[in-house]
Amino acid sequence: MTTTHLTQVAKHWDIFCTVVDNYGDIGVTWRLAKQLAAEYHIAVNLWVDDLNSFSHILPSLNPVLQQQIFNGVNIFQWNNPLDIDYQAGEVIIEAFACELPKQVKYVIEQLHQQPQSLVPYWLNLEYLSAEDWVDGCHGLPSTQPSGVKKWFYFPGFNQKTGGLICEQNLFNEREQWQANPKNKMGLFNQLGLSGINIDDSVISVFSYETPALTALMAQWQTSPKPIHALIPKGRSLSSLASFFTCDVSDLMPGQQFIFGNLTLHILPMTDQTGFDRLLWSCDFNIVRGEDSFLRAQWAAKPFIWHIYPQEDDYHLVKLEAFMKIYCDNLAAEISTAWCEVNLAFNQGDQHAVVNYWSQLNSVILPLQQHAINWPNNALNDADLASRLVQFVKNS
Ligand SMILES: Cc1cn([C@H]2C[C@H](O)[C@@H](COP(=O)(O)OP(=O)(O)O[C@H]3O[C@@H](C)[C@H](O)[C@@H](O)[C@H]3O)O2)c(=O)[nH]c1=O
Repeated sequence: MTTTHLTQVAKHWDIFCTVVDNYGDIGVTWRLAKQLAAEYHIAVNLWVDDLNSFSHILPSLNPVLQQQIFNGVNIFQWNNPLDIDYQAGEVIIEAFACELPKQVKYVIEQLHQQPQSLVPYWLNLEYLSAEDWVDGCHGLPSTQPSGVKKWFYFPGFNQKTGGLICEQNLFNEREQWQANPKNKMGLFNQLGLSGINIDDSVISVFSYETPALTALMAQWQTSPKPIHALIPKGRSLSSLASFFTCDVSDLMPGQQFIFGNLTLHILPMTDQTGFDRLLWSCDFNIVRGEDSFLRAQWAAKPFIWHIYPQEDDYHLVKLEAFMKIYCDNLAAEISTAWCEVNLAFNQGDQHAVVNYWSQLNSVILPLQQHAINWPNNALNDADLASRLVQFVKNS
């Protein structure tokens, strides 16, 4: 990007996000927007088509406002057509191939046609995958019928990709948090969770529906050590209907249910900072999708990844690709137990998940050590936001 470019367009970046379902698309774009604003002092406009969903992970957001500012990010309700005149900035990020509004495309095309005028840098932020082909596709341009170039930005786990979202001070904050058990006990208290002793096993559960979860819960009841499963209202609980006498939709945060040595707590949803701290505070996390999957890795705790299901079981290919890199330097018995428990959970195989959970318990100490070592290996030389800023600068 040349100096002339900078003088001719507004300096802000726009990020457009449609909420397909769940919280992952908005979860990822919100993390990125916050980090660009906080660490790079970029004026970010985040356009979101469903503020109601967004408010689940940002409870102080007002879903009826057209515009509001949080964490230095300008959050806009994205209606089609846009409610306000669109002014292009330096960069436009369309998240996960969402279709940009017509007005935005029109402005880009107009700028492209004017001689001497500079066009915003247009990127499509893709989903995270550990598959090999990502290396070859990251950073490729696609020329649109208008002649404008759109660039593909692929997050990923090695230096040839766009990197992983991770705030600069995150690992320090997490280490400090985990160094003092009072932090986790204080958080549990703050979340309205009672009866958890400092040495009890605490497992957070944020998955999709799967019979594997039902089987694990049944197994945890017979654990020799007390286990607490912390579960927010939502899709995981739909798999656990048989555990309750009431409808799962009537469950309320703060309620707890005791089954043998397992206590099941209904968790309130919090903002992303609260969610991160929850993952840091548990002994084991069951996570899903894209963002909680990454945050479980940054928590430096063992986890199961319930990957977002795709057509023709393509998600299993993505799962295998990640398991391969995560287990690269692990001893065979740890790797087998961890991969098989993940596979069984994703395939809803009740027998296998229970069997491999037991095996996982017998290798939990080296697995914990691996979880501590992993974040720095995965991050490589730089996080996604810093690579993205560099990518734009070099273009
Ligand atoms: C439970 C909880 C979650 N969260 C946040 C963490 C994450 O940012 C977000 C959850 O996002 P994910 O973990 O990615 O899972 P998800 O299932 O909600 O999102 C999915 O959406 C699909 C449309 C995508 O294709 C998937 O790849 C995936 O991103 O919710 C909170 O902030 N507070 C909470 O209390």
